Amino acid sequence: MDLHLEGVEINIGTKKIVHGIDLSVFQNSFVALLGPNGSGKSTLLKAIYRVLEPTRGTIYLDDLSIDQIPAKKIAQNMSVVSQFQSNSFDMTVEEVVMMGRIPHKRLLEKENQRDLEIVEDALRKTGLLEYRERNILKLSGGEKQRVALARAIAQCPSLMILDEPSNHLDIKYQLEILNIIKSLNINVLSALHDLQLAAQFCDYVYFLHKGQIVCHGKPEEVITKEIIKEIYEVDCEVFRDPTTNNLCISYYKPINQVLMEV
Ligand SMILES: Nc1ncnc2c1ncn2[C@@H]1O[C@H](COP(=O)(O)OP(=O)(O)OP(=O)(O)O)[C@@H](O)[C@H]1O
Repeated sequence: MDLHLEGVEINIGTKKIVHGIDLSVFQNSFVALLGPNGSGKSTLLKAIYRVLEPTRGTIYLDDLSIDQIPAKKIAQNMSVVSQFQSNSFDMTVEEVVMMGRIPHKRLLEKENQRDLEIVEDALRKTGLLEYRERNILKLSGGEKQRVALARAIAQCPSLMILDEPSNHLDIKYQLEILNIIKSLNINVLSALHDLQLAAQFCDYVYFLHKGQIVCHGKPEEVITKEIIKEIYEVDCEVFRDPTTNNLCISYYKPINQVLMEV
């Protein structure tokens, strides 16, 4: 399922949070939404997963405006990993991941062999097989994050929306999770903070600043020292690591910190 946003504006109260957003995710690409704290990333994602309603503009899933599509059909195609998962149920990991199958079931229909296999596969992909009987309430933040991703994978979506999927994870799991997301080979839109990881895993990136898209393109085209300086007000060098060939960012100390030390 492709995602297209045309002229999306979102006001909260009288405050304009995002405006004039045109954005597309198609051809099974992994697209990053980048930008500083408070730039509007979560707000925009919330409109896509229908927690907020845009004040203006249209969100299309394939060729249909999202408000013309039944909720169940959206849930069969789009899964969401939001920043603050409300995994506060007294359930096992496996039960939570099985919830990802609900959109594909009729009311009160029991899980079948295929559901069990899909859940097993999602648990395996996220390194959670050993956790399947564990109570969700007793997991660490990073483990809960992986459960949320496993549930989203079990939903078998063709479009995944993620808000900082790796923010609680150590570097090994950050790399693994981003690798898993990429290998799903579906359309993905993810808010990310780590520019280097975005460059490493994403096909395309959008930079959001003060509620507007200021530039977009392939990571190597737009993750530049000039753009980082303009958007984040931080000096850095951007270069290719000769061994890994990854785009790397080396940040200078903030100017005020240097002054404090003088
Ligand atoms: N319910 C709300 N009421 C008022 N202001 C809000 C509300 N939700 C978000 N905002 C404001 O909208 C702006 C964008 O917030 P948002 O959470 O979308 O940013 P973000 O880019 O996701 O930030 P972060 O990287 O810190 O998660 C912020 O200034 C925030 O304070």
